[in-house]
Amino acid sequence: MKLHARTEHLDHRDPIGVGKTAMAVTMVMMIGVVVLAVEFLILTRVVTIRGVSSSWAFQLLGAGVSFVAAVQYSFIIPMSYDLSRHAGGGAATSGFFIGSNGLGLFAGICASRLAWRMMSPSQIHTAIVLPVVANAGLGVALASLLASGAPTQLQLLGLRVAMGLFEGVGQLIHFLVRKMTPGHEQVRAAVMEYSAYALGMGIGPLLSSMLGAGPKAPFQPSAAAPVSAAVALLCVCLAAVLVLTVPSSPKEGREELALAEDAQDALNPSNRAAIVFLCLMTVLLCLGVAASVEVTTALLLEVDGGWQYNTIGTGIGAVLAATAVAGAGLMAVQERELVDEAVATWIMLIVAAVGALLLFGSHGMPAALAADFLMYPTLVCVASVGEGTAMQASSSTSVFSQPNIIVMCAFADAAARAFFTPLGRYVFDEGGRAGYACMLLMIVAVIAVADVLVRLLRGMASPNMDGYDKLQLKLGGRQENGPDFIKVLDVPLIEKVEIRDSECGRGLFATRPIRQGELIYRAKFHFLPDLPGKVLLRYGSQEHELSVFEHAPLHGANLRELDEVDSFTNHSCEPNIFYESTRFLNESSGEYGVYALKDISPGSELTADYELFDLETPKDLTPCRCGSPTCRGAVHGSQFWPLEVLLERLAELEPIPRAHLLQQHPSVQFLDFGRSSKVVAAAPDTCGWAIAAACDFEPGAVIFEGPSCIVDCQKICHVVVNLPLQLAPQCWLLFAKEDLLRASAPVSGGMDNGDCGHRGERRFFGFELAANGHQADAEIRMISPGEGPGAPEIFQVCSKARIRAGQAFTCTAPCLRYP
Ligand SMILES: C[S@@+](CC[C@H](N)C(=O)[O-])C[C@H]1O[C@@H](n2cnc3c(N)ncnc32)[C@H](O)[C@@H]1O
Repeated sequence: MKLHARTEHLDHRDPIGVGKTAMAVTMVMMIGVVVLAVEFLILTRVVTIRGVSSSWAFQLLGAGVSFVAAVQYSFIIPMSYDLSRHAGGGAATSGFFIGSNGLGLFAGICASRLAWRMMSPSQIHTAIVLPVVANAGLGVALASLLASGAPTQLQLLGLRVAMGLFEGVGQLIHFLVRKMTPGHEQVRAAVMEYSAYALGMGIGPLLSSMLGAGPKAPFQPSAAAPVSAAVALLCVCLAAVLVLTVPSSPKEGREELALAEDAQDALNPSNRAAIVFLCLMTVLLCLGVAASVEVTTALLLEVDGGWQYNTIGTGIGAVLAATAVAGAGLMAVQERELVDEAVATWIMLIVAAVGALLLFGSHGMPAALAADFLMYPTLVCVASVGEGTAMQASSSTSVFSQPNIIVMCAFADAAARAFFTPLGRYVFDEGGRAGYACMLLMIVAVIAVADVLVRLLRGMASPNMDGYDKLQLKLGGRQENGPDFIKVLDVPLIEKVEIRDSECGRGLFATRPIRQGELIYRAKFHFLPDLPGKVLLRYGSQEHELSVFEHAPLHGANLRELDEVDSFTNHSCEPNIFYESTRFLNESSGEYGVYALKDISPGSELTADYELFDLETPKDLTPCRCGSPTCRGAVHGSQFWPLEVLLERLAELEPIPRAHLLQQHPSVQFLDFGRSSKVVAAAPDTCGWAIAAACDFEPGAVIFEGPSCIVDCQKICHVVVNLPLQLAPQCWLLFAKEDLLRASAPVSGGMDNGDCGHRGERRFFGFELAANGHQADAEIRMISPGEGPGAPEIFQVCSKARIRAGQAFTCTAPCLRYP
């Protein structure tokens, strides 16, 4: 190893072959442009792909980013081998150069994880373009390195570390993608990402294999192995520090988190121990899989293919393309629920072990290729199922949160790259194929043990028992004769309803006729953290066990709402009740009214639309069994609505999930006008404007009094105004960008003619403002600055002329200062 000679030029000029450098530079530039274009398209279209749910769109984003990163990463691998070979160090040196990218990966992951903690959701949304730009920069750096024809070791090392760094920074995108993916789709999302990554890893070497060939270099042990081991150890230690010290939530979820943490303190301490244990097992699983992936790659690189990177390219390309096909197959099997995930994992592990066994006593390329074809795709699939399973079990207020799982898996990957790449080469050279096969079998065994432990801990081995019940039993935190309840609710009897069996388990049924709009009952709710647990509900002589994940809807980050008898209300796509007049009693509880949306006869089941209060509905709700003619078939939760559905249903949503979704969509603003019998929403084609008079008004009459809001027209694209009627359904108005100027005035002055040239902050009223010089029928006056900080300002609309019922009218805003 000649690391001391870092500034010397490599002894072989133009290592990729005379005349090939120009081609390489062109290819790098082309890949850079394609990568940039694809990533840009994915990023800009992510939430607006029509007909695709936003969770699918985010999953495609994650897979797309993995794909393009892998193309670039793997395009450079064979070149790095070739360049490092010319540095004269042989196999271990090249192993070190390849592994050194683990160091950059580590630094990049740290940066992503800290950014996730420090930045607000909107900043995170903006920041995910950085990896895209960084990827383009990487292409330019590689191109200039190749164009120079004589890269130094230092440059090569810098390039490898930079590649890892950019890959690590890209994890920010994966945090976001995983957060936007419902729990039951996490395994699918992971398989998709890993498969896309593998496909990218296949295409990169295939392209670079067109660039040249070189003679086989002998293996030389060197100082690289201890350095690599030290890097791997450092990665693992620092990963532990990062995961344990940085809290899980992004900046703006902190108040909710504080609430959730209070409640979490009340939980059984064994739950925490179990979570930490589960966490360690997942890391072991990831480390084992990453190690085997690195080691099997070494097989292809070493066996008979030698150092010729056109052979490396085609070999890796074919194996990784097979990996992508295996991933797609696994996804199809999952979507159809043909085989249980645990069974699928075991089948894949057995196939991988058979691949390793093929190497005993075999010689030549065919056996090596067959072994790699059996091992590599299956192990990558096992890794994706493992990561997805861990994601499903994640708990946002513990160290076992989604971002931490991604960090842990990425660190395991970084450590495996730095350590197992050179080690695999060393074992192969010293122990031959038999030694190498033993090493692979040992790794497969470690993965199998870790997988079993993870599944046992999650309780997935037994479908009859909730995962955490079993977990707590195993760890001695719970008695065999019943679960530890995190809460016991004593609920007063409600005359108008009863709990009994329904088509979907227990349900809530009317015991007497209920009229549309009638208040059926008032009930209490309780906030809980987003953690698993059981609740005991006592209702008259009945005792019911509730599960937090099944019965308490997810309202926001780390926030679930546990209701009392409403815990038994089933979902319908054509519901007959709705919830209103919510009041908070203290930080962790409140009460609300349950109202009839239509007439309900005795014996009918009371049903609500879960998507209006649940960000992520339970897994077993799809397919929906409500049986209504307009059944949507699948109910996933409002967090997965495409933007157009969100805009349409925003007004109907419960306040807490609505606030959460508005945070996720900073270009949408919501304004609640409160009840008014004097104005109506008019169809735009009937009267030209959205708000019209509900009755006749004489000059000087007050038509409307309500809140205004400040809209930053540069950031806001849609304002949704809620005009609730006395009885549901609610009525809402959507103001798109082009309407905003006509319904708002500059913050400091009076009218500005609705001039489209004026941008920035404006006071929004929702009523059409007359253009300068045009006669208006009404006038807007500011009444009060609103009660308390952050409260909306109140304005009045007074008629200046006679206005008839149904008429849309225009206003002036001569004085926007308070009297
Ligand atoms: C809040 S609980 C309702 C009470 C539940 N039926 C029980 O027996 O405890 C929600 C669960 O009820 C079931 N469920 C409710 N509505 C459903 C529907 N429309 N289709 C299928 N399952 C439904 C699902 O199992 C869901 O996870």
